[in-house]
Amino acid sequence: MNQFGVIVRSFSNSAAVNSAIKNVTIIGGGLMGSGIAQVTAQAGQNVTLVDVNSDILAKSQKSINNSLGRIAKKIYKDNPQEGEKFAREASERIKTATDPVAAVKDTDLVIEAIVENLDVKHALFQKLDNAAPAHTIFASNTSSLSINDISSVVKRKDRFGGLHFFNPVPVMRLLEVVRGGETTDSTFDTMMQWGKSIGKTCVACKDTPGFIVNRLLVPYMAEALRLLERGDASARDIDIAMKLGAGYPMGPIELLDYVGLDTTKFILDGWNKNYPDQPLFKPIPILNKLVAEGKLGVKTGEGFYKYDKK
Ligand SMILES: CCCCCCCC(=O)CC(=O)SCCNC(=O)CCNC(=O)[C@H](O)C(C)(C)COP(=O)(O)OP(=O)(O)OC[C@H]1O[C@@H](n2cnc3c(N)ncnc32)[C@H](O)[C@@H]1OP(=O)(O)O
Ligand SMILES: NC(=O)C1=CN([C@@H]2O[C@H](COP(=O)(O)OP(=O)(O)OC[C@H]3O[C@@H](n4cnc5c(N)ncnc54)[C@H](O)[C@@H]3O)[C@@H](O)[C@H]2O)C=CC1
Repeated sequence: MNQFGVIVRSFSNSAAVNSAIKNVTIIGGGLMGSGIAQVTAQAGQNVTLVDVNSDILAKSQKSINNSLGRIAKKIYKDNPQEGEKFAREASERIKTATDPVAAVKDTDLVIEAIVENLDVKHALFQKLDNAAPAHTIFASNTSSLSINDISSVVKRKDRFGGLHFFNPVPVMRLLEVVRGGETTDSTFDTMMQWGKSIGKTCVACKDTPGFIVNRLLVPYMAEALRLLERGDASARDIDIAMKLGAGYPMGPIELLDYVGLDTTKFILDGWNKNYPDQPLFKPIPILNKLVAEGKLGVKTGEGFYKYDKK
């Protein structure tokens, strides 16, 4: 099925599922937070998108509006006026804010999509726990950290879980719904229902490192970097090989640039610290060098490849 089919189907599904969640606060307006805000607003829910300053939020809004435009063009290809209305209304449902504490005062669900660093996530959730209403569910979009470790600083461990999205969020259909050690059935069911309400196909997973997808994807991508580092094949040939030989839509090196090399490094460093005997997660000099140079992939215009600045 082409992407057109995927998008139409996920959008029409979302209209059919009612969710107890009406107001959603998303913390972090980067690659993932912007996409999560967009798909939530497309499903008719009110969104507050929080980041550290208004310049970043302006960039988030720009990327959301671009993406909404692409989707509207496809869903309403024979009715551009309806398409414009769809994009405008979804965009208007997203408010932005720089104070996370004020932003969670009247929200049903908080989704954290900030930097992949446990201390930074702890500092945020600690602040939010006292400020959010009692019924509010907290979720993290972490790629690699343990949900139990993240939730260890809050009192509402029963109302805490993982909602792990995939990049690009408006296109990728999967949502991993992660149950922490103390997540109640009611919280888990609400998270599952909510995922369906925004048109995603949900899979359930325990709080195991990397959940399902990244447990398999991270070792594969790390091995691709080692292949490159040893000089066994060029980046371009590794990518061509996996696209044409394994049917992947992107090769591993271009996918690393797409995910962000800083996020990749955070993931690998975290797992190396937790699993020091696992050779797969040892530091990868070629990756660390690019990150040190600020070459973080598509988002900065250069990573393993060069990109046109947006
Ligand atoms: C070592 C540690 C590392 C671990 C990292 C962990 C990270 C995580 O925690 C989990 C992750 O997210 S892993 C990443 C998962 N994502 C993927 O694997 C993406 C693979 N790439 C693709 O699917 C396509 O290349 C893709 C869909 C991206 C683009 O498709 P194409 O290559 O065919 O390019 P286009 O022709 O530009 O796009 C295809 C259709 O999609 C639409 N589209 C793309 N981006 C969009 C966006 N942001 N918003 C709205 N629409 C979008 C595009 O319009 C086009 O639509 P059609 O014209 O209908 O085909
Ligand atoms: N990049 C990817 O493909 C995926 C990433 N993730 C996870 O999503 C999370 C975010 O990743 P990306 O969106 O890629 O990162 P990003 O670097 O694009 O965006 C992170 C945003 O969070 C903001 N931020 C940092 N600290 C903050 C705070 N205390 N309060 C408010 N905002 C803050 C930053 O200013 C930035 O705009 C990470 O946990 C990552 O592991 C999950 C799935 C896929």
